[in-house]
Amino acid sequence: MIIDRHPFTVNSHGHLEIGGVDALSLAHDFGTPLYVYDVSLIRRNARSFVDTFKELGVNAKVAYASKAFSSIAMLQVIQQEGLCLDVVSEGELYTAVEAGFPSERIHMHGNNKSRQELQMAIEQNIGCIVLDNFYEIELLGDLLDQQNKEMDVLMRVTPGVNSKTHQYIMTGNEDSKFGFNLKNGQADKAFQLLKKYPSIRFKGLHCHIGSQIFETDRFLSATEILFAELAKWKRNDNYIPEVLNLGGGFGIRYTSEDEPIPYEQYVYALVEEVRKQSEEMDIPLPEIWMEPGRAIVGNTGVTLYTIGSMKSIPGIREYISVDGGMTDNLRPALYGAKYEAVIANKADQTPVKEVSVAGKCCESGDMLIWDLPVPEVQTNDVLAVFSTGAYGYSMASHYNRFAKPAVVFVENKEAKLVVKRESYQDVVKNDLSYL
Ligand SMILES: Cc1ncc(COP(=O)(O)O)c(C=O)c1O
Ligand SMILES: N[C@@H](CCCC[NH3+])C(=O)O
Repeated sequence: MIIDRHPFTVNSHGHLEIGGVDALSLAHDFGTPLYVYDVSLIRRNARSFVDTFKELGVNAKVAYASKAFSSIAMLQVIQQEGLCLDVVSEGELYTAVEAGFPSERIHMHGNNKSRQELQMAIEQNIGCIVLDNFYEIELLGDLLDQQNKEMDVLMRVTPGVNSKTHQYIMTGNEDSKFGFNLKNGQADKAFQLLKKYPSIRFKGLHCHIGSQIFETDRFLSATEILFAELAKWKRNDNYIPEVLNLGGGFGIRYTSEDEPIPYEQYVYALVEEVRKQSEEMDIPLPEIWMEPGRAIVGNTGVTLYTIGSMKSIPGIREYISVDGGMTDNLRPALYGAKYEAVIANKADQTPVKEVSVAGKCCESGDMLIWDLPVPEVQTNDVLAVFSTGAYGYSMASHYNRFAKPAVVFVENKEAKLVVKRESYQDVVKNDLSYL
């Protein structure tokens, strides 16, 4: 059964339960489409990283990559769990500030940080900026010098490692818009340039090889490549890194095709490799940082939709249409991403046929799921799509002037609205009359 592959249960009414709350009552009380998160699972995922580092006695920081899902409530949970936070824009930093997230635990990314973004990071006294390109080194150096301030930074590098994932979410390959290239000497040039800016405290290297990755081997190759560069800087300049940030990218299960490994295994493997490399280089073990996004929230979220029209093309396929689509989950249209779902009010019933789930946008490519096994299905049934917690709400759009759905957190059998459903007034609120 599909449900057995996802961390949710079925109650005595045959309804899907999320965190102990009936999905039908959630759909009824809050409307659909609706993003629902089981907060206990978010906490469990976060702890599996943090506790493993503790168990190994390693000095570490786990930063939640807030691009996966950022909202005030979400960041409050992350803060409660003691994680750090990765932001990539002024908007994500603003959300963190509004959530009261401790600024020293915030790290800023981005491949084109503006003067304004860097200035905001300085004003907020965030913990670290991850520099991505030469333009930023000069911009940050000048801003800090003007204000007589200092900042901890990491240098993001691309190690030239192709991760086994969709081309659009590979980031460690040589032909990448992110970071300083290691192979062609750019990273070394950046290292030399950083010496000119005493206000920039260069703490170490950062590398993120991509997203939705299931093996540890590419992470280990990337680590080895980073250490080769660090060994050169030690030999030539006696540079000793204090921090090594190995990014995020740990894969989750969307469908039966995905075989995720326990998050602990990434931590064990990477700590062992960093230990080995540090010993070979004869330096103290640097602090190890990680940045999981999807691994923290992906499998904790479910999207509930109401089924509307249905269309059968005999001998070809049966379509069911839902009240959302690519506006609340862009991933199928953008990456051909696959999902699994159940009919929430028939979650105990055996599938008898396959249907394809269409969104309601004016695009033939707005298909959420192809060939989903379902029991007999009717208009007004509620469809629950699993593993929509990461990059769903955060990539939602107003295409076709759809209002963004609400977000509900469920914990201890209680449901709480944490992001309001947008109204159509919200959709037009920045439009100005031309008359
Ligand atoms: C720099 C950086 N860190 C962390 C992440 C989080 O990735 P994921 O959600 O796959 O863990 C990303 C996104 O791929 C990223 O670009
Ligand atoms: N948005 C992507 C991941 C991007 C990761 C950030 N660099 C996804 O849904 O899989």
